[in-house]
Amino acid sequence: MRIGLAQINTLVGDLAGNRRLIEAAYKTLVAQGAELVVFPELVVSGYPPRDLLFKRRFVADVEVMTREIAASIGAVPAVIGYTETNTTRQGRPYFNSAAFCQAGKILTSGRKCLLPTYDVFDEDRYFEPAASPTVVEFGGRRIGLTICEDIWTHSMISTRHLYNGVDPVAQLVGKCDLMVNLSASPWYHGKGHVRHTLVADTARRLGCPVAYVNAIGGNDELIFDGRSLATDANGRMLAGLAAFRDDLQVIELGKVTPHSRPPVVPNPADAPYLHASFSQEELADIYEALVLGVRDYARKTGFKKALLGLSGGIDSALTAVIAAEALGPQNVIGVSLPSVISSQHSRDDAAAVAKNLGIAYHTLSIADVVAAGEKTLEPLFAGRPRDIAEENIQARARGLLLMAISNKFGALLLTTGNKSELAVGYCTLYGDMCGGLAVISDVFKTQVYALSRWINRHKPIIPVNSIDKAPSAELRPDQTDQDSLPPYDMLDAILKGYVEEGLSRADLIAQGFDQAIVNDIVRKVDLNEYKRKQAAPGLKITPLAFGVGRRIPIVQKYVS
Ligand SMILES: Nc1ncnc2c1ncn2[C@@H]1O[C@H](COP(=O)(O)OP(=O)(O)OC[C@H]2O[C@@H]([n+]3cccc(C(=O)O)c3)[C@H](O)[C@@H]2O)[C@@H](O)[C@H]1O
Ligand SMILES: Nc1ncnc2c1ncn2[C@@H]1O[C@H](COP(=O)(O)OP(=O)(O)OP(=O)(O)O)[C@@H](O)[C@H]1O
Ligand SMILES: NC(=O)CC[C@H](N)C(=O)O
Repeated sequence: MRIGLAQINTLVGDLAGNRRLIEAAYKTLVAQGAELVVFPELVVSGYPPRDLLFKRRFVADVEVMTREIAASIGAVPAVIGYTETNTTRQGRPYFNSAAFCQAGKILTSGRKCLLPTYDVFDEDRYFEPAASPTVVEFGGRRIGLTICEDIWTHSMISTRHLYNGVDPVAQLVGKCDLMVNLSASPWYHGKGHVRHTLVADTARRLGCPVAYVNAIGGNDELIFDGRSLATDANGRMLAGLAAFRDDLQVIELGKVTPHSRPPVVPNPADAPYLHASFSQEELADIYEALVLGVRDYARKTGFKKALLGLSGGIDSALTAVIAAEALGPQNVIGVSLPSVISSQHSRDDAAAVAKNLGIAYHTLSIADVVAAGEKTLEPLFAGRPRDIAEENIQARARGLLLMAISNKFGALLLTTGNKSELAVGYCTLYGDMCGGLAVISDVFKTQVYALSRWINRHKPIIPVNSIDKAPSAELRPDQTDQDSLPPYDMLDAILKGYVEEGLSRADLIAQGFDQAIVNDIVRKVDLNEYKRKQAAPGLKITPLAFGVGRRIPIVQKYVS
């Protein structure tokens, strides 16, 4: 049997646009000989629709659109993910469904059994789970329909305990000759390998081939990498679709086709998210993910241009490289905003990265704005020592000017803060935190270095000086980040344990970290929740990013 895998990039809520993509992909795959075409999860609405589902007409509109799409489906069936009203009047109002369409109609709908409700997923908020997966008979084969989480019961990241032992794959054993899985599985570093293993295990458990079709594209903070795949009954990979781009492929079950790019296999012996363990392929993956995240955020929200402040430091340089790749250098504006404190080498490094990338570059001194601010405040501040208030006026003057440029030219302001800074609040509210999208807010500082060196592997796009010099906010003379923070490799290791793994202070101290440093970092992380709640949404590249997947109260007193 030849299966068409339709790995397409939908836009949440753009029902008419998504319909065009679905119909075009169907036509192409049928023309290429597909005998069954499979689309990703919730492809009609885009994933995740979140509280659009609570708009009174949303699901009804999706259902109408799904029927219209079904009307365009011919003799070759298509399996299409959509939202369906739960007409039983029991439980949640909707189902997360897969429509099996043929000859102009929805013949049957399979419904998702396991509803992920952890990290960035909230499906239990909207959907009613099905008791078991649906099996459809077609072409002499029994096809098991499953939706994303339905196959995540025996994974390395086991979620079995969440579902009281319900296992849709076990329910399908002996009942299907082919299983299809419609997915919207957002990427994070290392996940491609997990999925591959999961699909292969599922095929072996069922003793039949599996076709796994994943979404691709950026939606808010989530980046879907695609990498759809098919395996034979022994879990042997038959084909793999492209990573981080649309792809349509017809796969002959039983015949191995060369895959575009197999998932990266992380080295489990290393701490997986810290730079020491990153292979070149892993860095390439992170880079491509961030480029896709920026490109799709801008494209889908209607921005052609982006801008950012170029300080001469490594964070803004890396962000500029990603933006130039995502939007084209002609669509990126770099602005140097020196104060009286800014060093000459910082200005030179900012100019150099702009020149290397071929982006527009402007220099605007903030001296007058800062002086005007300080003069205005003088009567109120009289007799008080200069402190963080004056330092932050500089960061805020930059935010003010950058947002004015954003308004004037319709360019999206990108923030440049990394995960380490955001974790400990080493950033100025309404200053360098101004902006619409946080490009590297899920990238630890040590990873910023690793990515920058990787970018420079062929030629030095990021000035070597930006990489080698001691990081500094340059808000007071001779300031360096390490005046207030421990060395970044230590900071990142503590943050990974505390933020991503949920470890306590005692756990971290038992791992050998200095007690005073652990206490200081943990205190800062907790204290700065208020800043993160006001931060721009950030692209997710780790299993636990700040934002929708980590909901810590601001007002709380728990000491771990
Ligand atoms: N719980 C809470 N809920 C809501 N708001 C709260 C709050 N606690 C304080 N605040 C507010 O927040 C203010 C303090 O925050 P904020 O004004 O940002 O100032 P703050 O965090 O005190 O200072 C910014 C820090 O970031 C460093 N920095 C700045 C810029 C760039 C970089 C870099 O290298 O990237 C580093 C800078 O050197 C300094 O150490 C308070 O004055 C108060 O208004
Ligand atoms: N002189 C400057 N000109 C333009 N933008 C600046 C300047 N200083 C700071 N910024 C903006 O504010 C952000 C915070 O930078 P800052 O230098 O304070 O700390 P950083 O985290 O070390 O960042 P970077 O590595 O980019 O310097 C920068 O990434 C940049 O976007
Ligand atoms: N849409 C989903 O069901 C996603 C959940 C799944 N565990 C994944 O990340 O791939």
